[in-house]
Amino acid sequence: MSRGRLLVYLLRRDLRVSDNPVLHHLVTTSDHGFTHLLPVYVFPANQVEVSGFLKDGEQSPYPPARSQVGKFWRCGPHRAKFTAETVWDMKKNLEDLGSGLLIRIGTAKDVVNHLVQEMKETVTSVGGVWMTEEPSWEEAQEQESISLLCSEKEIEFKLWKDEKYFIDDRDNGLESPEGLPDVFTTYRKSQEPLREKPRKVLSKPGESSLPAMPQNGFIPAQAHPFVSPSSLEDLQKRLAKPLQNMMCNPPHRPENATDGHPFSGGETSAWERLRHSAKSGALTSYKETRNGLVGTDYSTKLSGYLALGCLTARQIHEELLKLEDGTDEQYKDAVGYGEGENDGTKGIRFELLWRDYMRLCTAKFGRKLFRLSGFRQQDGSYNKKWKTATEKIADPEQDPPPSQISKILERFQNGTTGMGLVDASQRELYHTGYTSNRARQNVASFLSKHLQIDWRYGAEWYEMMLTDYDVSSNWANWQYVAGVGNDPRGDARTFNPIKQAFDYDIEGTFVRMWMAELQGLDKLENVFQVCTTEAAELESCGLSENIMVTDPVKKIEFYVDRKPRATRRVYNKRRGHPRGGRWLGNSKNQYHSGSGMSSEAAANESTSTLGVDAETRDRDRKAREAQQFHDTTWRGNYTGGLPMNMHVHGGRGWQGGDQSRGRGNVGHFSGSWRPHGQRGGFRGRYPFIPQMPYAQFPGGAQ
Ligand SMILES: Cc1cc2nc3c(=O)[nH]c(=O)nc-3n(C[C@H](O)[C@H](O)[C@H](O)COP(=O)(O)OP(=O)(O)OC[C@H]3O[C@@H](n4cnc5c(N)ncnc54)[C@H](O)[C@@H]3O)c2cc1C
Repeated sequence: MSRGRLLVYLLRRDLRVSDNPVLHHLVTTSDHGFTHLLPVYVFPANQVEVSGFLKDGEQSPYPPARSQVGKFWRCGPHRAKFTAETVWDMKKNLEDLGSGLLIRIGTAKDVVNHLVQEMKETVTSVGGVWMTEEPSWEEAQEQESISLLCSEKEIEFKLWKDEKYFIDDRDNGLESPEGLPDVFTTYRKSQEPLREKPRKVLSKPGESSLPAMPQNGFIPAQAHPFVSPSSLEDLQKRLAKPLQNMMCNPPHRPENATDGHPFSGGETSAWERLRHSAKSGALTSYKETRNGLVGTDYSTKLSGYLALGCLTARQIHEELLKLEDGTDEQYKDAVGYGEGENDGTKGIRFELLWRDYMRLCTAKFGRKLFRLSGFRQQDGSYNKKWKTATEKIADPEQDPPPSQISKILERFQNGTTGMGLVDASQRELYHTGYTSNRARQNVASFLSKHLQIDWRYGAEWYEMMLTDYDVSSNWANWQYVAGVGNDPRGDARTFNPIKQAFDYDIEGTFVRMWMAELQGLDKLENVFQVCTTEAAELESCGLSENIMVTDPVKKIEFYVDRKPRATRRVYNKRRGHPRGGRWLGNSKNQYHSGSGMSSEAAANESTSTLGVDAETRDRDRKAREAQQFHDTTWRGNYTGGLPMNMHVHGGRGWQGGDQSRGRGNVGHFSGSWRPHGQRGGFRGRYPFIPQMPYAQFPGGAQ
């Protein structure tokens, strides 16, 4: 009997059968030289805790999969479940094509080594290993180790470009990652028009078109001391086992709290989600809704699928084209069908480019992605003192000391800091594995800028908790918000979480939904910062002894002003209101107004394109702020028709002066508040989130 030549395809973040360059190559090329194909997925022991797969009484040969700074589990329960679903869906999809998927536990290198050894004497020995490239440090190390192993064993190794990004590396004009501009806007402009750039997707392999799987009897069993999962339920149970009791005081889940990300993992669900978003009109209204906090449809919720490669950015682009060009009947009832590119679809392309950009940053900066000093200060002059919970690296003068920071971090995680928007987001994250982009920005800013705590605790916390964790998007966004990454304003941009709550949680629905204990509070300012509540109300709501009241982690003073209309108009301009102002009067820049971190950055950067120099901008800003601070201020209730203003003071002793004073955190909104005693009061036109259609969100704020 002639011997077969087996190709091992190691899957990592390319868990899809369509638009897959490796599978596509195998079915469209006849001279690849392999008689058999064995697709393999390895749950990597350094990133996912695998002790749940140990045989009874056995010890794991691998150290626990804990993070470096905070020692958290690297993959928490939500992503573990989502990944299990994704892998199982991939297995089924491959089986439907007449192939299959081998699921293994360990490291990719150990698994390949074991396969090569055990199959050496069989009729199908391993002749090659293929995998797709990832730019991040650990993944690149893994690639390197497999490549070396293959060369030792004298078998073929091939690293494929995974074509899952929006603009293919072959088309972005960069000769090497080093050529990537350090400002996103510069990169974006070099790639426009974005609609023209993505390549066509690759077709899905037909049934029985892939090289055959080796017969079952020839595939070696899972190596000792682990067992391989027998079903999806078994897989989920084993992944979840070590993650029990991961937090000492987990937040309680309120009965009425809805899940903004109730989706299962896998390519099949990814397509259901994408098609639903196109049919429901959510892609067309994306620009207006993307800063939402409650519901499933304010943003695409495709990030988890993109992170595991269940879907490619160019597949999303292709569905956008069908919607815009009116070429797919299934979308014929959707708003915007056949009407060309609109603000929503344009906005999605813009965000997909941000995702590409962060991946390119990873390729450019390598391990600096995980460094406290970030991408900045490459000359080694970085000397900012971050607060840490680790005694041996803390500055002897650190105030508060590491033991206190440890307690603050615990409260940051379980959502009891007393800062409503931040706490609600953390509780949502804990219970659902998702929180919106707007909330993420505030959480990251609060930890890194207001508390000045080592931002990597936050990035690692997100790595554990997020379903959609993606190494580049997570760490580069944390760097950006912490002021050590590619935000041109660096340390100068600080989010005021109370103003942000007033801006984006207009009726307090989000915070009240996740913070059950605050549901009885009348005024929004108290919901957003409970320690500001009057003693009698605290007493009646049973909150007098609550730690968020007795010992808030941070106190931000908050004022309400009477404002003349003129000031409000100036503020509209400052935020890039589409109708006006020289700051963003250019229609090309209108998408950027007030939407998300990435867009905010663009809004800032775009000012320079309109010829407003830094000095003029600074003078304008100071003038606006001076006027605002001279107006009558008072703290307390909103009593009808009041534009609002606020500023920030250094709170408790140790925080000292707050960086956010006068840094773009002042603002106004117009409208009328319901009389006292009626909750949730803002009604009326809101200047920079035009007609946010909460009512449209299924499961959204009522
Ligand atoms: C501190 C922080 C940590 C983050 N961590 C992650 C992470 O681990 N994984 C992740 O995918 N995103 C991360 N983001 C970016 C962003 O918050 C999420 O991509 C987005 O909230 C996912 O929801 P969505 O799919 O509905 O996004 P949509 O608003 O529908 O956007 C469409 C897609 O564009 C991409 N995108 C949108 N915003 C960004 C952005 N700011 N940066 C990069 N890509 C973006 C995502 O792939 C997203 O799926 C982080 C942002 C911050 C501020």
